[in-house]
Formats: sequence, structure tokens, C-alpha cells
Amino acid sequence: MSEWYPTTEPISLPDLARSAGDGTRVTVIGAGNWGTTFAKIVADGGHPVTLGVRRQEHADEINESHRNTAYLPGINLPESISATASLEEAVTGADLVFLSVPAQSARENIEEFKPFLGGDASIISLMKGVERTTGMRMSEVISEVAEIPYDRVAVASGPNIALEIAREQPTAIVVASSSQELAVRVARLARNSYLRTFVNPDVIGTEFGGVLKNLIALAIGIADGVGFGENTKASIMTRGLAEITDFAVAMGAARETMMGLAGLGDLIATCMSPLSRNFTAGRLLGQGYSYQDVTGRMAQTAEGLRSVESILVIAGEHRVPMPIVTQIAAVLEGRMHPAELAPHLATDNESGDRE
Ligand SMILES: NC(=O)C1=CN([C@@H]2O[C@H](COP(=O)(O)OP(=O)(O)OC[C@H]3O[C@@H](n4cnc5c(N)ncnc54)[C@H](O)[C@@H]3O)[C@@H](O)[C@H]2O)C=CC1
Ligand SMILES: O=C(CO)COP(=O)(O)O
Repeated sequence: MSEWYPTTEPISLPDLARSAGDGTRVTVIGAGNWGTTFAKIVADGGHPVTLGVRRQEHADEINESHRNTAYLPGINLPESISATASLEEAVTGADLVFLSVPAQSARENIEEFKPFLGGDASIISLMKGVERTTGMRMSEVISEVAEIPYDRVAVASGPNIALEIAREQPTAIVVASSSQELAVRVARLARNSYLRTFVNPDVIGTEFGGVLKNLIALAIGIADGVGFGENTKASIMTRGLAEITDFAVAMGAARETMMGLAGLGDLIATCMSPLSRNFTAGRLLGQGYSYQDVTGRMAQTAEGLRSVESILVIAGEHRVPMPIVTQIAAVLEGRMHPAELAPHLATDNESGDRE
């Protein structure tokens, strides 16, 4: 068993070779890109998974062909994933419920499955957005709506581009909870030969890392769409990391978390991957498409688009300057030409041009 360090650098669990193997009943709600991949992660680690989907034909495809062609083309799913279009069937009797729907629909989803949630069940957020209407983190929404104590909530985040993981390319993930017991329990389940799992007590940092890197990936996509090269993107990533770290720390995160897998690690993956939906949305903006065009063209969830406004409101309340995110908002609202985003990097630092 690993120790539970009160500090922040994600902690490796080298002895995770011991399987959870305790009959824990696992459900994943949301059979999109990430929910389906996460179900595969757990199933490949040796645990059967129930996958809650929205449409019956989708459940039929997963159960009969072991495929989810709409979200994971070319991927064969383990037979130990069983899909159901009934939330009651998915959630009744589950010990751990992983939630992987768009952040803006988390509240309504939880309300729908809450009646079936067992008295000891825990819920783990796989989502990387904040609720637009309240600015709440997903772990807060879960605890409030499901009416379960915060120590029965966990979050998982890190450099986790779903399709790469579905192809079994190795990566790492961080599980955070205010309960060490829950974090370790989840970490034991969410691991296999291609996924190394770490635990971290810093829920705020782990969660905000995932939300905030999406915004910087939007900016990198915009720069790419405009045609700027690697120097520009490196400048945005580096200044972006400083900016989102300041924000997260002001919100109570540990700085080290933002330098770990859930911060820097995920920032790199999302900014560099053409598979990233946030990068892709940004690139379309950089190519001159409007916000409405971009949302219309995106078949999958790009959380960053819906988080910009809330993050800026929270930043304003905490007096954290966010020049890059402010400029993304201006591009989204059509107030700034995408090509203007990068030059402003060097001029919006109120303390002069000191890094
Ligand atoms: N795809 C990825 O590589 C990763 C995604 N995430 C996060 O996971 C969450 C889910 O993302 P994805 O699975 O990628 O999204 P997606 O767009 O691929 O799938 C969303 C899923 O949620 C379902 N859903 C349930 N209620 C819905 C509603 N009311 N409106 C729309 N869809 C609804 C959809 O049917 C679909 O199965 C997001 O917060 C994302 O940031 C986190 C890590 C990796
Ligand atoms: O969170 C992710 C990788 O860790 C996925 O990023 P996108 O939502 O931009 O595809």
C-alpha cells in the first residue's frame, strides 16, 4: 500500500499489481469517446463493467458486436463490458459509478440516476468542465445533486486522449479524492498493462488541471489554424501553464499538482494532439469559423468552449489575471481576430514584460 502524502506530487502505487478482485461492481455512465474507453480500461484490468448508454441501438451494438463505431472506430471492446440503455439497471447495485457525460449535462444525468444509487455507492468524475450556470467543479455538482458526502466523490484526470488509450498506447492517470481509501480503491480498478495509475489528495488541482488545459488547447488550436509555428505555440503553452497555475492555486490547488500529470502532462497531450477536440475547435476558430460554425461542426464534446466564460468570472472574483483566456473569449465572441491572439501574449503582462 502506498503512503498517503499530504503533499501534492502524484503518488505512484507500485504495489497495484494486487488486483482489486473484491467483487466491486463498476458502472460507467456515458458511452462517448471517454466513457467507452474508460470502461475498456477497467475491463482490461480484469473487472466486468456495466456501461450506461442513452440509446438502445447503441447498447445493442456494444453487446452484440463489441464495438462503438460512432465514438471509437476500429476498436474491439472486451466482452466483459455490458451495455444497457436503462439507467436503473446500470446504477442499481453499483459500488462505483464513473460519470463521463458533457459537463453541462452532468446535473440532469445525476438527477436521473440518483433514485437508483445505493447508500454506499461512490461517484467518480471523468469530466473536464465546470458547470456554466454555477461555475461549480464536477465533484461539487456530484456531491450536491446526488446528496452524497464529498468523501464519496473522486475525480480522475491526466494526459488521457481517449482514442490513444483505446489503442492501448501506454499512459498515466491521476485519481484524487478527499478520501484516501476511495482514491486507492479507484486506482486499483482503473489500471492495467497500458495505464499506470497515481493517487493525489488534491482534488481541486486535479480537477482544475483538466478544465484549464482545455482553454490553453483552444488557444494553441487557434494559433495553429492561423498558421503560426512552434515558437508561438510554445510561448502560449508556457505562459498558459503559468496563467492556469495561478488560477488553480488561487482556488486552493497545490502548485505541484499543476506541474504533474493532471496539469502539465494533460496540457502537453491536449495541446499537441490532433485528436483533441479542444485543439480541433480552436483550429477551426483560427481558420476563421465563427463560434456558432464551430459548435455546429463538432460532433463530440469540446468542454473548453463552454468553460471560458465561467473561468473568467471566477478569475475576476479572485483577481487572477488571465490574459490568454481573456483573449480566447474575445475570439469566441468575434471581438478579436484570431491572428491577434499571439502578439498580445507579449503585451498584456501588467508587471511589464517580466516573465
Ligand atoms: N475524449 C477524451 O479523450 C477525454 C474526455 N474527457 C472528458 O470526458 C467527458 C465526456 O467526454 P467524451 O466522452 O469525450 O464526450 P463525447 O462527446 O464523446 O460523448 C459524450 C457522451 O455523453 C452522452 N450524454 C449523456 N447525456 C448527454 C446530454 N444530455 N447531452 C449530450 N450528451 C450526453 C452522449 O450520448 C455521449 O455518449 C468530458 O467532460 C471530457 O472533457 C476526459 C478525458 C479524456
Ligand atoms: O482531456 C483530454 C485528454 O486528456 C481530451 O481532450 P479533448 O477533450 O480536447 O479531446
